[in-house]
Amino acid sequence: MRTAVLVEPTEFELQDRGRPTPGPEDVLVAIRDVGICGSDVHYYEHGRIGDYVVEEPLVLGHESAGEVVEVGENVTGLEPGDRVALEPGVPCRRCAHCKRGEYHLCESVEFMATPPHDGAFAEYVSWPADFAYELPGTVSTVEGALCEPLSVGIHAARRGNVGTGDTVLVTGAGPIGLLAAEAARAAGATDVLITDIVPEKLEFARERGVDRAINIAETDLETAVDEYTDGVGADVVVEASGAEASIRSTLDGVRRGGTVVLVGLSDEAAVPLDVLDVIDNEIDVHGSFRYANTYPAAIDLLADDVVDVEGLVDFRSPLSDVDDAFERAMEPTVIKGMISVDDA
Ligand SMILES: NC(=O)C1=CN([C@@H]2O[C@H](COP(=O)(O)OP(=O)(O)OC[C@H]3O[C@@H](n4cnc5c(N)ncnc54)[C@H](O)[C@@H]3O)[C@@H](O)[C@H]2O)C=CC1
Ligand SMILES: CC(=O)[C@H](N)C(=O)O
Repeated sequence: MRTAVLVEPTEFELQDRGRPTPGPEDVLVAIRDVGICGSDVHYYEHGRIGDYVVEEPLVLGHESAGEVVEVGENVTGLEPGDRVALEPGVPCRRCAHCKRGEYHLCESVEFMATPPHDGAFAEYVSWPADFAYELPGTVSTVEGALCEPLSVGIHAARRGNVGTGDTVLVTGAGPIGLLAAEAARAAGATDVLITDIVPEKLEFARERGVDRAINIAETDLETAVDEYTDGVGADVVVEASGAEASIRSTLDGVRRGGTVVLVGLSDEAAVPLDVLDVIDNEIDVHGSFRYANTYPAAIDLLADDVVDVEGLVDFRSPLSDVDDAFERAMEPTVIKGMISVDDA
């Protein structure tokens, strides 16, 4: 099967690899669509993300969906011909975190396209059937693949306990910020504000329906949020840029007694936050890492047309053009590039 393998930073090789054989609990999936995530681009450019280092050739891509072509002998509920979204992180299912339902925190999770685990830029992937979610007829495999970043947004909204009537400020209008904003809206937020420093991103966010798009390169965050909220501040701030300045400024946007959800991964592990501000104003600061139990909700939001993920897609490239696709994905105004594996 054709497989795009990152052999060196900025160098993919199209290899012919053996088609995997599904184990008794697995499904063999003919991959149709795979999103290019910022983390894929980071591995492509730098060969590492923090402590995760690409030491052996690695197959990237963890936002994927396709068609079941074979099922293991113990699999029930899925059959050849079903279209599925693949949840990329498979936990041990036995540890305390798994038992509590927070399986994304499992220390033994094997996550696609995170060294040493291969991802989905390949014609076939064998995957545990309980992490393959059937897509209804109205949900495309492009949408199925983008259940992954949508899940990050849903989890962030859940971590912020976003509720009906809330005002939510999202910082950073990349795919994660946009989908966090839309997940917040779906959770009941009536006012959604977003920041960025790239005018095209802000214009796009406006077109997708945010109530206020703030260019933080030109406008003071606290003034803009105060103006919108009559000096109260946002109930929930979801930080989705990873920029240090933005992480620090979350406390300027949140109301007293509100919640800050940190999603964006800073290049620096230590970012100063004013803890006296956190204490005095009783701010809840929550980390948000990947997601658990979100795929069914993501699929429902797509099936009910509550969230439009296809509108985020700037281009779709065949697997054979993976190098070019990654170069395009690095352009600052691009939101989402996709690889169409079956178009190669
Ligand atoms: N915690 C988690 O589970 C996950 C975290 N991430 C992280 O979330 C962040 C967002 O991911 P993507 O949307 O894919 O990244 P992205 O790079 O496409 O988007 C980030 C956006 O933030 C904007 N930005 C930069 N500086 C800013 C500032 N000072 N204020 C406001 N906006 C600013 C950029 O212009 C860009 O539009 C990244 O740091 C990524 O690593 C991504 C997936 C999962
Ligand atoms: C942090 C990322 O961007 C990636 N999606 C991951 O979950 O590892």
